[in-house]
Amino acid sequence: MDQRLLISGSRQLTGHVFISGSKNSALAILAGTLCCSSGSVALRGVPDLLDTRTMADVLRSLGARVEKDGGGGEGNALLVDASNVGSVEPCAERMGRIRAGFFVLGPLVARFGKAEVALPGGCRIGARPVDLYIKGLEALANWNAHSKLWDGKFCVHAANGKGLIGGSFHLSYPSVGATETFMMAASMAEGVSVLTNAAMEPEVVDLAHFLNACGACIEGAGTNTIVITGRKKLYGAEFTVIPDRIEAGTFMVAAAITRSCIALSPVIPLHLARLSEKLTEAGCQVLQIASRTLEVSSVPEVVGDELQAFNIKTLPYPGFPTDLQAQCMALLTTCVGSSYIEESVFENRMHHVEELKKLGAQINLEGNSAFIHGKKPGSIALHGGRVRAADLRGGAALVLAGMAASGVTQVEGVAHVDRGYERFEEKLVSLGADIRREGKTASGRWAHIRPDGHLVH
Ligand SMILES: CC(=O)N[C@H]1[C@@H](OP(=O)(O)OP(=O)(O)OC[C@H]2O[C@@H](n3ccc(=O)[nH]c3=O)[C@H](O)[C@@H]2O)O[C@H](CO)[C@@H](O)[C@@H]1O
Ligand SMILES: C=C(OP(=O)(O)O)C(=O)O
Repeated sequence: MDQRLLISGSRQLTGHVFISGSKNSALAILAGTLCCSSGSVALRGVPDLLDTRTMADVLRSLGARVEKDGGGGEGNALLVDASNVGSVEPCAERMGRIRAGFFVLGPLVARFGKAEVALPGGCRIGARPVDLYIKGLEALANWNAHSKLWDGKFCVHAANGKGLIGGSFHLSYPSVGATETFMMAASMAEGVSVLTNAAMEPEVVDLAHFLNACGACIEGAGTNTIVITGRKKLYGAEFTVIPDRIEAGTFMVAAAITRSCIALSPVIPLHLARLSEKLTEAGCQVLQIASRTLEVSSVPEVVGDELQAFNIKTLPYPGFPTDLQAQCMALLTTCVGSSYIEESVFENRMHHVEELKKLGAQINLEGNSAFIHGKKPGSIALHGGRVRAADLRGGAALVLAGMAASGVTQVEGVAHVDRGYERFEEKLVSLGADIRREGKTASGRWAHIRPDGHLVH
């Protein structure tokens, strides 16, 4: 059903928000459960999202058992038993909905010697090729590698349909997905593998911790060189996913853009260092008030009447995250002064620019650089309007912009936002935002949708 969010802007937020487990970590770890040929994985802190549900379906299509785990613990818990997986060809339709579906390739090839995996979906923010995933796997199947793209599927066969042999591979770009794929595959390859120029994102480290808990031997995750000593067999374990730094960052920007003060937990402050620096540069106060709690204040009485513009260049971790670029652009439209954002990770991640302009933002786009002309002191930068999300973070940015705008903003294409934020508007409403979800009925009318998902006619 087509859904939209109606946001009445200019409300201040207050209180505390619970940060869910990391989407990108959970997705990679769910793929990693395929490495476990015996025992079950009890995974805590899995955010309940369209993407994690789709990933669970991908695993089921291979023969894994994935159930909600009533065992308690933090957040949502899943029990995954991949010991009976027999198929090496996941459901192509589900694969086409998410990027992370392709992460199953590594574990399948390592465990079964072959896999036939449809090309992935995910946000349309660039060409997003998978060449580095494939080359990495080929380096592990070094004496008789065989991979080809056929009928929309990647078919990868290790030597004689058997397992992989350890090898070295240098990534020409520190791709997160290619690093995770190599790590999973090498965990079950014979001998030692070395990956250089590896991605250093916290989600890569979390996946390594998970695989090690399952019996793998991975050293160096979080640096640019990862050394993996292959093991014959990995087994189930208990694991808790790290907090979602991008969800946390989005709420930090929500506090900034609405000139509010909110607390967030659990978070790992180090994962949010670049954003904290930028918000501080703008004039906000970012305080660590407990080991896993941050407080962000942008209240005028505390930090002054106006926030100041700042510049951003997105980079692989520990640089500024591309997944917070759009949200920061929304914020910059409400700051005083001019700023620019250079998107260096994805070549087509500026769809939100045209939509922000519909709300009154003044932005000039030149290729992958956006020049933002901030507001005049004392004025309200944005006004309500009708906009459409084209991708996940761009959608979140439009919601944030709507919260800062005068009047009512309609954000359509909410399914993109639901892919990556657990109970997004419910959490914002609990902080004081005025947001209502509507769905299009069979007769074409918009009707209110309650948090339990029911339409109110
Ligand atoms: C599910 C998941 O974890 N998604 C995250 C992951 O995406 P994902 O793993 O897709 O991101 P990558 O790090 O692989 O992509 C970065 C750049 O490398 C390029 N590239 C990648 C692979 C490849 O084989 N060839 C190639 O050229 C991409 O086109 C892109 O320009 O990391 C991104 C960068 O932090 C985040 O924005 C995404 O939220
Ligand atoms: C780009 C993102 O996700 P995906 O890689 O799953 O498309 C994201 O989370 O911002």
